[in-house]
Amino acid sequence: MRYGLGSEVLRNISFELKPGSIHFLTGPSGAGKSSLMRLLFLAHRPSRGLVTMFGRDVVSLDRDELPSLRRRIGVVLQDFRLLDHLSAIENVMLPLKIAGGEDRIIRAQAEELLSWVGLADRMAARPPTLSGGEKQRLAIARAVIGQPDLLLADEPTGNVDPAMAERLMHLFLELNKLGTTTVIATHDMAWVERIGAPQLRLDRGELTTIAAPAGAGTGSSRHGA
Ligand SMILES: Nc1ncnc2c1ncn2[C@@H]1O[C@H](COP(=O)(O)OP(=O)(O)OP(=O)(O)O)[C@@H](O)[C@H]1O
Repeated sequence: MRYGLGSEVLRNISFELKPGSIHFLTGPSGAGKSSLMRLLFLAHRPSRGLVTMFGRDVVSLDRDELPSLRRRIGVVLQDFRLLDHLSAIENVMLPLKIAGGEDRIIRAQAEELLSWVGLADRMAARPPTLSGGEKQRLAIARAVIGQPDLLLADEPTGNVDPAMAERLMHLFLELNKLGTTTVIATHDMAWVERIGAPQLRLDRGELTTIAAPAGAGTGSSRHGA
């Protein structure tokens, strides 16, 4: 992958995310973690090589096929991608509204999630009035509400205190147990060691896979990712 005519920021990479697996994406600043996340979210196409998502070659996808694939992906990227003209709760409800859920049920689910991430008193606020940490927690609630097939979280605990980081990590692990294939980019090696999931380790655009320590439990399998 390259940006425009720049040099390649990811190269010689080959890996597979098994359905229901959980991986940490690690590596020094500038190694290419966010770029790999953008590739997996189908926000960028590979400049060469092959990326297959849910069994589809992403390079051959038509533009109008992207939304239905993206709906299977919950994403917490560093730019949050929140809709500023909607309230916090409307942002969280949106993925399920698009999927055709009943308003009353979706609202109750969104309220429960927003309370879990500590935003019970900010449900009516619009994103521009939220702090960085609040926006991040809002993006997390929106990413997980639909129990996506794939969850991509880029530094999801970067702007929160240790108690909230604990809560958020618990949320991700619970979702993974329900079958969501999970990739969490982090600089926080304490989490990587504690959870004991395998690592996709990037260094200057090249990737090494580091297996989970023996005996470490990872998620269950649900559907093809
Ligand atoms: N939009 C962009 N246009 C051009 N180059 C970019 C762009 N975004 C990232 N890069 C470059 O791609 C390389 C990888 O950056 P990336 O943001 O993916 O790294 P990272 O591992 O996520 O870093 P960090 O941990 O600091 O967030 C860097 O050399 C960066 O300068």
